[in-house]
Amino acid sequence: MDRTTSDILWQLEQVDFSYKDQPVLAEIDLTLSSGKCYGILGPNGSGKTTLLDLLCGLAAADKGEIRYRETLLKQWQARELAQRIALVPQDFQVRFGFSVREVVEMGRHPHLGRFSSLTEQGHALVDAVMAEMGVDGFATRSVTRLSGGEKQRVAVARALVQDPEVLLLDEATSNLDIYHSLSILALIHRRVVGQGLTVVAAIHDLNLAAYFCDELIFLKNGRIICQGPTDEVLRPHVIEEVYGVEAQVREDAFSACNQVSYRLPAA
Ligand SMILES: Nc1ncnc2c1ncn2[C@@H]1O[C@H](COP(=O)(O)OP(=O)(O)OP(=O)(O)O)[C@@H](O)[C@H]1O
Repeated sequence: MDRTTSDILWQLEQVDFSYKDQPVLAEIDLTLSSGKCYGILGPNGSGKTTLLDLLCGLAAADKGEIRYRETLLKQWQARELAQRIALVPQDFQVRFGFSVREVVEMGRHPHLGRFSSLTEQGHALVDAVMAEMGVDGFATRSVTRLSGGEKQRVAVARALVQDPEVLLLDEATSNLDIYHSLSILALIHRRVVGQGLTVVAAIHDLNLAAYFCDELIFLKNGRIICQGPTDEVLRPHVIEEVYGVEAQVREDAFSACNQVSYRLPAA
């Protein structure tokens, strides 16, 4: 189906990015549409986090253009972007001993005036999201005293409370047990289908990506190797090229999606 212009959120054209003199991303051409879940995959250091940083304006391209809703990203006000785009970072750190509830409430900041506090509606949203994420049971605990997985659930809750049109997830389920990974991804996916949320998720687990993502973008050494609908691009030869492992992809009736198995190539 042809996408209308209004469905398109990001357009990246020939984007390059370097840290000082170290090139990290090169010649990135990408169009991302609303109401879909995209997975960004690739080996360690291939540029996934950097690409997410570029999408939300935390980093600026050295070359090329990034447009969000047809306007150059650099022309957007930071606050306007924060009202639309929420990032769950790979390494969620809160320096001070804020309580879990206080941290989740921070997600409302982009929507509040300078000296205004949370409305009744805002409090209700915080309550609902904390219950959905299963973090309501430790609302008054300091975030510094949570396990890695509990902290990740708080980070996702804070992002959802932001009520964004886009959720950027940077390995946001890497510390979660299987039940919490699947249930949180399913909950997010319901928002993609039901409310038109757009998700861009850097993800290492190919099977979770197969389960969760409509489209995949494979990066290697800062370049896009392959992109397209998950069922079309999650193929053994792509996995072998990107990761250097041998792979098999098969339909799995039990999980109702494709599943990947892999092994090191014979020596
Ligand atoms: N702040 C920084 N300063 C300098 N180099 C950086 C910085 N952050 C990342 N890099 C380098 O940029 C490259 C891409 O890093 P990035 O974090 O985007 O990769 P990634 O694909 O997300 O990796 P991983 O799967 O390990 O999380 C790496 O070589 C990394 O060492």
